[in-house]
Amino acid sequence: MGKKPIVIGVAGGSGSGKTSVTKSIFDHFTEKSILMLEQDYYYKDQADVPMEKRLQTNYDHPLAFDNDLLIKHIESLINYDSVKKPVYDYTLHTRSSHVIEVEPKDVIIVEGILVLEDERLRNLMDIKLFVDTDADLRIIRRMLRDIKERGRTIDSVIEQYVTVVRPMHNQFIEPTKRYADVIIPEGGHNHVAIDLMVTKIQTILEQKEIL
Ligand SMILES: Nc1ncnc2c1ncn2[C@@H]1O[C@H](COP(=O)(O)OP(=O)(O)O)[C@@H](O)[C@H]1O
Ligand SMILES: O=c1ccn([C@@H]2O[C@H](COP(=O)(O)O)[C@@H](O)[C@H]2O)c(=O)[nH]1
Repeated sequence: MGKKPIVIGVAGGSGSGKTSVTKSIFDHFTEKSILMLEQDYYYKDQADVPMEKRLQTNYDHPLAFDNDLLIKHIESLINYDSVKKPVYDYTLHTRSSHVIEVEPKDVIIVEGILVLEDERLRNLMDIKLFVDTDADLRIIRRMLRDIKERGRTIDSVIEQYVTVVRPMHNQFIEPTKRYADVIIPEGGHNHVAIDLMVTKIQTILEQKEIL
């Protein structure tokens, strides 16, 4: 392995297509060379918080995340040390009892709504991406996904979107676009942007082999 892994941040609003972009990039490489850290897995542990309170937590505010742990894990992986990544349960709104042992790799992708908001995280990144998708598409995608995969109802998705997700997006997420090196419109199916990123990463990996 080369001297230091490359760290790529992928930010953008909820439902913008961050996870889809990241997975599409990921699928072009073998598991030997690339790993993914989801900021969502680093929501603060709420095991001791009663369920009624968990339902009231603002999951779109920077303070909802345990960025200290995320930063510690990125720093360990940069030093080629393995980490125990937490696993998040969206239905229970807290960490599950499982952890995933993550081995260090040459490419680290850090993905999440607010990964460009924390200056300490930005300083660890070599490439910063922002997935930029219109709000109407984001809410439609989120509605379908949250009902299918995260145990939500139409009413709960709309209520959370109007009261929390939308205002927090405008206050905290959208302004981080200014820190991006590359802005990817539409997300998941933007093959041109995904191919450009894949080529860039391949070049970096090839250079590492030579060095
Ligand atoms: N370009 C796209 N067109 C249509 N649906 C998409 C597109 N990109 C993502 N999706 C879908 O929208 C939902 C949210 O995408 P996801 O990648 O999970 O977004 P994020 O991680 O930003 O919240 C998923 O169900 C995904 O399959
Ligand atoms: O317990 C939780 C944790 C998070 N959320 C919502 O998830 C999104 C972030 O995930 P994306 O995959 O980027 O959509 C965030 O907007 C939170 O509102 C939640 O509802 N409950």
